[in-house]
Amino acid sequence: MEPPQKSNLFQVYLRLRPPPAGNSAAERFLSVEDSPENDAPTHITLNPPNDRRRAIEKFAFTQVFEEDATQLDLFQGTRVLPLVEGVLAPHGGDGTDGLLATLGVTGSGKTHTMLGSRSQRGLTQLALDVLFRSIDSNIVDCETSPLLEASIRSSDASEATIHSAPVFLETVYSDFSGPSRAGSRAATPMIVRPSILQTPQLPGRFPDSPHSVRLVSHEDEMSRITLLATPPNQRGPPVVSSRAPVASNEPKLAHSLSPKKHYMTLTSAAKNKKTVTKPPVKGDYPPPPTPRRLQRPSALPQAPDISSIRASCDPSAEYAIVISMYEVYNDRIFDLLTPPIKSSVTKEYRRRPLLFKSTELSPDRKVVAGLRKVICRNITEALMVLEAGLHERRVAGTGSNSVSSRSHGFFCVEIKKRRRGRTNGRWGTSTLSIVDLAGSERARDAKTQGATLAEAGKINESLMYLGQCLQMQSDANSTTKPNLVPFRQCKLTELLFSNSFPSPSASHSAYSRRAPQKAVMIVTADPFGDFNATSQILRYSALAREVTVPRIPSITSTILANANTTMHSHQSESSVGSRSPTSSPVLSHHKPYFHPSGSHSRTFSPVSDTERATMENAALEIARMADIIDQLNAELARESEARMSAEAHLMSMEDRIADLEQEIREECYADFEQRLALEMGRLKVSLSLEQERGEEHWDRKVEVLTRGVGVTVTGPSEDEGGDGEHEDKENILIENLEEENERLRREVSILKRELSGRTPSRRNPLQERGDLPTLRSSGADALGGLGNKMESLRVSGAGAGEEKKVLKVSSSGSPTKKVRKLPAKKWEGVTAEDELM
Ligand SMILES: Nc1ncnc2c1ncn2[C@@H]1O[C@H](COP(=O)(O)OP(=O)(O)OP(=O)(O)O)[C@@H](O)[C@H]1O
Repeated sequence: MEPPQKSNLFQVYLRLRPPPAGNSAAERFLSVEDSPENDAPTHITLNPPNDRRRAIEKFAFTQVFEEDATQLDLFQGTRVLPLVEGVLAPHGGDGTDGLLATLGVTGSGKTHTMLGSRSQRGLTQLALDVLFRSIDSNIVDCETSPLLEASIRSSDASEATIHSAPVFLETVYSDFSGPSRAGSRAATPMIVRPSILQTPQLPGRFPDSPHSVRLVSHEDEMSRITLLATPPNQRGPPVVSSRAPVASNEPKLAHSLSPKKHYMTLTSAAKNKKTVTKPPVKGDYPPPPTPRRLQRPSALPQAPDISSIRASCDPSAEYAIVISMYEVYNDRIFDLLTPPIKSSVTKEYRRRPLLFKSTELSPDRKVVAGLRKVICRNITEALMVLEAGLHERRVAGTGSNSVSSRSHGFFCVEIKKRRRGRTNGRWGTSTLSIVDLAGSERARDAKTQGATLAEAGKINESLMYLGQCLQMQSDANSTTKPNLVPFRQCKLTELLFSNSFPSPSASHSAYSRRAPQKAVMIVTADPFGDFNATSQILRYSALAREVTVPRIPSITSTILANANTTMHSHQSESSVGSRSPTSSPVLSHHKPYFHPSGSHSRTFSPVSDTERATMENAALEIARMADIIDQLNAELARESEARMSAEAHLMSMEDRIADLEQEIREECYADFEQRLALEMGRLKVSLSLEQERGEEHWDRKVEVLTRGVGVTVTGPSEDEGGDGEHEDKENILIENLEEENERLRREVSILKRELSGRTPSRRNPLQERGDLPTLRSSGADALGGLGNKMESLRVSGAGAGEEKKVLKVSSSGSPTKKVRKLPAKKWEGVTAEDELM
């Protein structure tokens, strides 16, 4: 099985990591095959642990690095140098973009390979080292000429904000002293970070809650590491954060230090490892850390030494190095060099996602628009920029890795190049991108939940799309079909592959002349780790794959062994022919099947030719079926993975829905409260108004009554006897009036009786009565006068406010009941008030 070269996409290398401490009990499922003639190994075999029925798979890579491979072996073996030379374009013209990426299961050593450990540099630092040393005499210094910086800015096509390193670093490091320290390198291969002792309670940080996800378990473990990483004589007093307590148990720390600690635990990125709650309701990611100034690392690792290695550069050119960093988190791009901004609404620190798009200056090619970029003059500046970006990158502790990358990290080194001495010349740009992909993981093993589980879902999803792209490319090597890599399915694959192919619309532009990027993929694997996750990654990343069927019944093996030669041709035809309709792209490099090498031989009595043929057919059929079963198993494994990532996605969606629901509930509640308060206010106002009106109304009534009965009412402020006196007077008055009324009635009835007893002619003597002044000679007049008299005497006992009904005797003598209102002047106010009531 020859490893085919994946055109345009990647050279694929495999690096095996040494077993983690304490994992000695695990069974090794991966073995490296010896290569002929002592060449570097290129093949590995996966033996499913504890399951002899599963197929044995064999994978081919450009090269396999075993557990004892050093960082230098990787640097040299993966051919990073040609990548650097590609971007420098030593023979003139524009450079070729380079991409160096790592892929692997979580905890398999991707970050270790890319960023190194506390004593060993990673490929990133080594690439930067060789790059800066190679252009040492050709690099421009923007500090000497502001025009240089301006020309670099104007040539940038990505709408970026470009700073010189001193300006940028001044804003990031509290103790940065700019040019005086630039270029200096500390001697000790350790990173000493006193500030790591801080456990800052950052503003905007979520408080611990019962639902919180413990991202990293031991805060003070980092302190232990720092303290031990620092020689005792260099250990200063711990830096006390104004906001947080200090890990104070320094003397107890030494014996509990885990010897295997990742470089990242010593970087400021590790300081982000805090207890973080579920993602905030208004976003699908947890808040980034609050911006704060970092402590400048006092020492950086120097090993391995590559001072003898140099890349060729173009002597007639001048170069500028511009660095940017971003991460792809939940399928969105976030700048790692732009500090998060505090939202005026939520009071949280957030980063704005950036777009991957075509711009005015880059119509044919998509670029990440709006990044902050830093012009670096030397490796120290570049490493400090890298450190600042790593500080912002999201990492978390999971069950699989105590410092697990939760995003795909992109570190981009743009090499700007133009002819020397041409101050107005155009800067050509080629980019070396170094990508530390987040690791695929199984929720069960990683013991992730909440936000971290949701992240895992997104990580697995993007890696699945990456796998599809790699697979398509792999298939393209073995078929004549057009090479359609579905790289636009997610941000990660778009960013990784959009430079791999010339853009169709760019056929006439300058970009069409650019060579497709050169790419190196380093797949990392733990031979003692998670078999299923590892085999899945290997399946889609390997350059070729071969599957051997599991051991078949010994009788068949014997027959196969006997009839090996004759069967071979049949077998190929039969198995290939029968498998083709069902075979998946993954199996495109399959051999039909392997003959089991370790089968037991048995002796059988001679059989007839027909029986032999039947047995052969049966054996072939069995082998074919076994092959199909194997395919189905592989398919099942893939589907299970896809289901798991879909489930993780679903869970993250459910989380979001729950958060949204909570948010909506809270909004409704707040709205309701507001309205209620408003209504209550209104009600109070109208009540007090009513009360006032009522009081006014009764005041007026009393006033009217007072006026009506001719009594002066004393105000409520007067002495308590005021009311009683008033009532007494009123009662006396009424009694008097009633008595008078009664008397008059009696008189009237006497007079009536008298009158009725007389003849009309004798009624005159009534005129003689002096107390009836209105009586005249005419009977009608007399009656009218009497009526008037009666009317004037009739007083209603019902009180002063009532209307008085008066009997009026008409001139015809028939009394008609009429309602008469008292003069308007007197009753106006009362009527109006009555209506109001
Ligand atoms: N080749 C190696 N030699 C020594 N230690 C290693 C090697 N590879 C990995 N490790 C150690 O294993 C641990 C996990 O490695 P690392 O963080 O690089 O994994 P990763 O693949 O980046 O994980 P994730 O995807 O979760 O970020 C670290 O402590 C690291 O130091």
